[in-house]
Amino acid sequence: MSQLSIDDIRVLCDAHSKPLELHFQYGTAGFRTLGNTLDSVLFRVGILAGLRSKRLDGKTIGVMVTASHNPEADNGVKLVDPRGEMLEAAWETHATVLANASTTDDFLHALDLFVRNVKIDLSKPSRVVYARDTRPSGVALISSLEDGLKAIGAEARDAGVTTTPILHYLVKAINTKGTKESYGDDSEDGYFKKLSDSFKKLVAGRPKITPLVIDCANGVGAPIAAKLVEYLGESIPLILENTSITTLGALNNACGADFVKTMQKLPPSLVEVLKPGQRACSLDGDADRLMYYYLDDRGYFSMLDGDKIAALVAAFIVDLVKLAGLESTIKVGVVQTAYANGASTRYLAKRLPVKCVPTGVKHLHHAAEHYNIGVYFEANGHGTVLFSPQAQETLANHEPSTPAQSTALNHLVNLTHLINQTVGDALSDMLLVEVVLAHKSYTGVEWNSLYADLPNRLVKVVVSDRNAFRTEDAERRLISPSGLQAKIDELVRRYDGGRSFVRPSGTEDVVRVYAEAILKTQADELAFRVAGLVYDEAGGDPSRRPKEFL
Ligand SMILES: CC(=O)N[C@H]1[C@@H](OP(=O)(O)O)O[C@H](CO)[C@@H](O)[C@@H]1O
Ligand SMILES: [Mg+2]
Repeated sequence: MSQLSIDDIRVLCDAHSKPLELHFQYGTAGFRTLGNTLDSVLFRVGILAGLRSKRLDGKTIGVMVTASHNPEADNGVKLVDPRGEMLEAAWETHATVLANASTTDDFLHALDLFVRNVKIDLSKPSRVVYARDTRPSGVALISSLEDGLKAIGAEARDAGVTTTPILHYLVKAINTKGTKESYGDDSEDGYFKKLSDSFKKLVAGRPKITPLVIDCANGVGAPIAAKLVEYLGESIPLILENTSITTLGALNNACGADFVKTMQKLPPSLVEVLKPGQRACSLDGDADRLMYYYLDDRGYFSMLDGDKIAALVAAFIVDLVKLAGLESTIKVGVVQTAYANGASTRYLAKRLPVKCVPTGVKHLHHAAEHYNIGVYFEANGHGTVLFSPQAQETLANHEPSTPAQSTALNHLVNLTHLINQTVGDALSDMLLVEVVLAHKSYTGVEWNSLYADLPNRLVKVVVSDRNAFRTEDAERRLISPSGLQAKIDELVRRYDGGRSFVRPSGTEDVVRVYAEAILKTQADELAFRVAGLVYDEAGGDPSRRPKEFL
């Protein structure tokens, strides 16, 4: 650690001591817990981000401070790799080790070991760009992060209060600046221009788009969507709701994408706003998830989740590829998880290859990279579309032989600009959905009727040790506790169209049970029977057995 002043790090580290009783883990969503416990973690993440940049020859690394759809009191932090992607898996472990060193001495020792093991050349430059969502705890956490960046001597750029997908965009734009792969201007303005210009081109000549209501979850999506509105001008009328970012306790409270997906109902704040026949969508607290819905003519609520978005978008792209005459060179595929509704998988599998991977965006993202165009969405509304470098080159160089081919080709090129390919982006995905609806002249009703969702139920089971539950086949089957999968299979066989699987959550201390069946009552019954099995098998206390478990 010779090039750095250990004494400087020591002094700053002392000022950000770790609470002894707490254990931190860099999980699926980075570090995430109560915001007021994360001071030491943020300081150390600052150092880690600086080191990651040095390890990658001074490429810019991103740091996002957010707890997404979680309650307002939570906060979190995750790192973004140079191409705008999530942190390399091996470094998640390094992050966990460094975050848990008990004292300043332990931390400095762990740091020294780490630098030597990973072979980091400390003389290399180090660049980091960071941002936060609107959570009140974010202000102090950013200042802890800045101390970490200062301690490691990183060149730091503050991207302010912005969405997670914009931070990912910035990282990629900064690292590709001045190259032929330039992703766009490295500013919010560059992002808005890129999205709005391609959107306007894609909807040019289409009938006027009807107003869309956006539930901003009282989070960072609100100010960012307000800026986007300015750039979009008259191309699409947007009505922003739940924009109270300074009202304490309002964030994600009875609103937002997670509320809509879990409650399967309209946020109460929209009851007076949404009119029968009108479309609306909800963002989550950092605007990387999107849920659509509408009220039909009789005022009944219908939800269009990530699976419905995948179906809409994938079918549209497949058609464009055919129309452009590129069917044999560009292969489109879809990636889902076991939580995808069975009806969506059936719909998609008739049209294109579909792969199922374990839960968590990084698994979906990596699998989607194996297609020329890979569409991925989690049922909860997080997803995007990836165009491989080869596909982008084909689109750029292909000579269309008819005007129709030329139009389709142009649309595909514009989609590569409209879609934030670094990560799921609620606002970019929203514009993508609006493009497809405009091209197909679909209302929510027609979109919803692409296929009918199978009734389903998700249940949490609290067990003493969720690590006792291990899975295979993209989490669709249990390998331990031994014998349990056979019992689940036996139950599932008794239900028409039945499907159920059990897996430990990666973000909560619970085991999740998912079930679907032809009828809602049957899906519920199957889920509660499997939950009962899981509870008993895990040695749950009979006197505390939830009464709905069968
Ligand atoms: C059933 C479900 O919605 N699971 C979510 C949830 O993961 P769990 O591992 O199931 O806790 O949080 C993840 C991170 O946000 C998200 O990727 C995933 O889809
Ligand atoms: Mg989110």
